[in-house]
Amino acid sequence: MEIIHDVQAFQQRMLAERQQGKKISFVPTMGFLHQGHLSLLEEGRGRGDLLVLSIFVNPTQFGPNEDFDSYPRALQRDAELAAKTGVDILFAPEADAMYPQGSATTVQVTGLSEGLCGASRPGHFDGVTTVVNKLFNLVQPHVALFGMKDFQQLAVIRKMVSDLNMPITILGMPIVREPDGLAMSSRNTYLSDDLRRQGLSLIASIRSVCESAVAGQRDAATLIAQARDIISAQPDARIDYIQICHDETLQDLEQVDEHAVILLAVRFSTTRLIDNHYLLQPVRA
Ligand SMILES: Nc1ncnc2c1ncn2[C@@H]1O[C@H](COP(=O)(O)OP(=O)(O)OP(=O)(O)O)[C@@H](O)[C@H]1O
Ligand SMILES: CC(C)(CO)[C@@H](O)C(=O)[O-]
Ligand code: BAL
Repeated sequence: MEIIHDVQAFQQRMLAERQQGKKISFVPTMGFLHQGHLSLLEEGRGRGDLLVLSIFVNPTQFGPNEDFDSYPRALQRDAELAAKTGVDILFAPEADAMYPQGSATTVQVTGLSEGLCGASRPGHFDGVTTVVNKLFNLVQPHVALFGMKDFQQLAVIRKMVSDLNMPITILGMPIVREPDGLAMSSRNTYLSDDLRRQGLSLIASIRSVCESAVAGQRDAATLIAQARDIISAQPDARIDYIQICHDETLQDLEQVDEHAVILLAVRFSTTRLIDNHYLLQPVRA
């Protein structure tokens, strides 16, 4: 596996690979790799001839009071895991090379990026779509893989790709969970044992509302109240949002149907966890 830090060198290398007719799979991440990331890489490996991973903690998607400085970073360990998983090229640029002085262009997906996490993290998705657009231009992948854990991010990226006629197939991959059901996330490392236990209320509430929905309760407000009760019982939980939305439009639904997804964001002390699930699909965790 080759590690490239320099933006221009990386772009030249990717152009050369494409000219050789390689089919390119791309997985963008912020690093501190876990099995969720590796599942994207494993799928990507089978989808192309060249597997490219980016690790870049993108400053423009963090708010001024968010965790950019403390975000976990472990490039050496990540590189070892990536190499074992079959990554061909790891791109790990510096922030000032990605955003040289004078950078003035952003990409914004209106509508879809405004509710849910967009409402509690103003500007977050503009940072995501801008950096993903830049990465897509550098890599020019055939296929790019994203996790469904970041459900709104996936919807926003699909919309950007469609609206801007990008010739890229976007694959959304299932959420990988710890054995006890907690969705894997780099930010889980912030949690004390006690907060981690409290964090399990996300999957507990998902299980409970999915059971009710499958048993016939289709009223979204009732199901949201049920989830809220389970999570609010945790002493350190501060609910950011619990919503039941249509999977493509992300509009709130009043009645549950096969498009209905429950989306949750909850702070446990300073750590913000997100999770989601299709209400009428079985919970495997
Ligand atoms: N548990 C998971 N299962 C499947 N995909 C995941 C999981 N966690 C993250 N991903 C995906 O990996 C990609 C990179 O995500 P990122 O590097 O932000 O990791 P993360 O663990 O989600 O970190 P964070 O704690 O910042 O949310 C995204 O497409 C994200 O959806
Ligand atoms: C897509 C992404 C790599 C853009 O920085 C990030 O938002 C992430 O890791 O999900
Ligand atoms: N996984 C999404 C990146 C973020 O929370 O900033």
